[in-house]
Amino acid sequence: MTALKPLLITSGEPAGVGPEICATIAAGSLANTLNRPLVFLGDQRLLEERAQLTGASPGWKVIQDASQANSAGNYLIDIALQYPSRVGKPDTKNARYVLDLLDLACDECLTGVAAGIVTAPIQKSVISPLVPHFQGHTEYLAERCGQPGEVVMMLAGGGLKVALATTHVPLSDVPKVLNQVDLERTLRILLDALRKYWGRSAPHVLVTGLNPHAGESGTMGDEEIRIITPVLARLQAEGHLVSGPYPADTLFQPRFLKNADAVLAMYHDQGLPVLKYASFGEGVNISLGLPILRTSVDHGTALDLAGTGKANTGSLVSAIECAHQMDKHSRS
Ligand SMILES: NC(=O)c1ccc[n+]([C@@H]2O[C@H](COP(=O)([O-])OP(=O)(O)OC[C@H]3O[C@@H](n4cnc5c(N)ncnc54)[C@H](O)[C@@H]3O)[C@@H](O)[C@H]2O)c1
Ligand SMILES: N[C@H](C(=O)O)[C@H](O)COP(=O)(O)O
Repeated sequence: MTALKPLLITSGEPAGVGPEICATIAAGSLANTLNRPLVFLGDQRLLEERAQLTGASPGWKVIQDASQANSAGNYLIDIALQYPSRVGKPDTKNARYVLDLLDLACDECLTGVAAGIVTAPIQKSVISPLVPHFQGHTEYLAERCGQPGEVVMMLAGGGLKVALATTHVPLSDVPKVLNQVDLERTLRILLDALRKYWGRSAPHVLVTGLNPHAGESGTMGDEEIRIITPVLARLQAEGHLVSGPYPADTLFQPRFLKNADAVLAMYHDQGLPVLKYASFGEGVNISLGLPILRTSVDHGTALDLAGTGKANTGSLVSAIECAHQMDKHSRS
């Protein structure tokens, strides 16, 4: 049987837990279980040193590019660090390295060589001196794919899917950036993705309000009236199962969630704490609406754990399994 196209796994911030969780997974049997090539991207010496610190013995074949990963197993594309990395001490001198991993992975997907990218965590502040206003993988990959702003961040875990109307913007800017055009596009991307990757023929999305008690009839903010309700009305008129705006504080109850496919929250810390409470360490961050498939871990660089061997690999395993299933589903 022909092997599935490879998934590319970027090892992320070299000072964080990314290199060691990648090496730990490459020491296991996940690639064979999925019957797919897993191609890790990073500095070979760094990854193998971190593996030693944590007691893992990655078994990978070093290749030059992803097209050489033509059967199930673990592979490594060796991309040299620019500067020696110390455990737990991110350095802006390695920002270019971190982006090189992402750029290569993105380009290999855009050219159709690879099926998708799975990203280990990066330290966003380290990239900012090189890329002013850098926000995160989600926004960076959207730019790289030539569609800045046209991407939706969704996290999945614990039986929940939570997507965001705004991503990495300061809280004080959320009401300024929220608008009908972007909200409608976000909902359409979310609905399409639920159909394409999760097979929901008529997906149901619950939408939060922005303000306490969804604005309390305009007495605690009017974004619900000016922005959210008109967008929902337009989509409902087309037959889409979108409802809201609901007060976010009481929406996350089993009796509401049991009939829903996803929740759309208005901002990062409105939706993600609930999701991470339900599944931290096993959740998956998924970028929707891009021409490439991309999943990621639900955690950050965990600098406090780097090099200790205590970092949990569960979320990276889930992210790889999720990308694998999404790729298979979208082709079936
Ligand atoms: N996908 C990503 O690239 C991604 C995701 C989230 C945060 N970040 C970035 O990571 C950096 C650090 O963020 P933070 O401190 O808010 O969050 P964090 O997830 O790195 O750490 C929060 C807490 O969770 C623990 N933790 C994290 N990962 C763990 C794992 N695999 N196993 C066990 N415990 C784990 C940490 O030790 C820490 O106590 C920031 O720069 C942030 O922007 C990146
Ligand atoms: N918002 C994500 C989370 O809380 O898990 C995280 O910061 C990663 O974002 P990117 O995938 O855009 O780097």
